[in-house]
Amino acid sequence: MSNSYLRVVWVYPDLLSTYGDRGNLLAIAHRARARGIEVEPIGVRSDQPLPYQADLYLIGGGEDGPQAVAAQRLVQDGTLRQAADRGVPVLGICAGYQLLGESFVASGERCQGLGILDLRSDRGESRAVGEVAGESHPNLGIGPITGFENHGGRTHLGSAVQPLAKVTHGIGNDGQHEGAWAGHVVGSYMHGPALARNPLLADLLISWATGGRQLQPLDDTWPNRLREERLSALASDQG
Ligand SMILES: NC(=O)CC[C@H](N)C(=O)O
Repeated sequence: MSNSYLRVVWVYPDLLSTYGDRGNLLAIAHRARARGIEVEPIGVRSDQPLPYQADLYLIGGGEDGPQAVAAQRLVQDGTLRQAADRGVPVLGICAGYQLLGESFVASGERCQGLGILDLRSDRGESRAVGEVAGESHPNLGIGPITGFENHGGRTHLGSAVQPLAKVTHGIGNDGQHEGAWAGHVVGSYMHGPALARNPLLADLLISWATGGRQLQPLDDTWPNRLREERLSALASDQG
């Protein structure tokens, strides 16, 4: 890792990339380059080994079948677990979030996860589909979160992780909390894509990936308009 050059791995786009999750890679690249940080995006298909030398790993969502295959290959590959243990930042969305945990249920079977985050997922009684919003954990400094969710899983957090947010709209993990984080690893049910709708979360990952570099603020007029529009639509729904 150099402070002004980021190798960003987009994990298994052939299996895990739903609802515009690749936008997370674009948001990271855009926001890093705007700070003079060069970005090398590296898409790694599921039949290739994950590179060990990387500064950030991004994982998207997926349907149950591809999710189970992706988890099996990532467990066998071993690199992601080692990278997370070394403090390399990881963002997992939806299926990519569930597989960072100890285990999850896909197509009726309990599957082994990577055990990077202390959590387990099972199935809910109904599918969670629609907007999700919440008050993020105060230590993260990323403001209210906003996203779109579409999942059948429910996630139960252990004591070694913190929730990413307290849910104000939608379901997230269980109707109370959304997502989880520990160290430099973040998991969330937010599609949208998450980092376009939550630019301060993108900046947090860039800052972690560059060894704590201070990032100058960007002109976020357009992302903020999107956020305001999405969050106020929810407020008027509830009113
Ligand atoms: N959108 C997703 O990634 C879905 C994840 C998982 N297959 C579930 O339904 O819970």
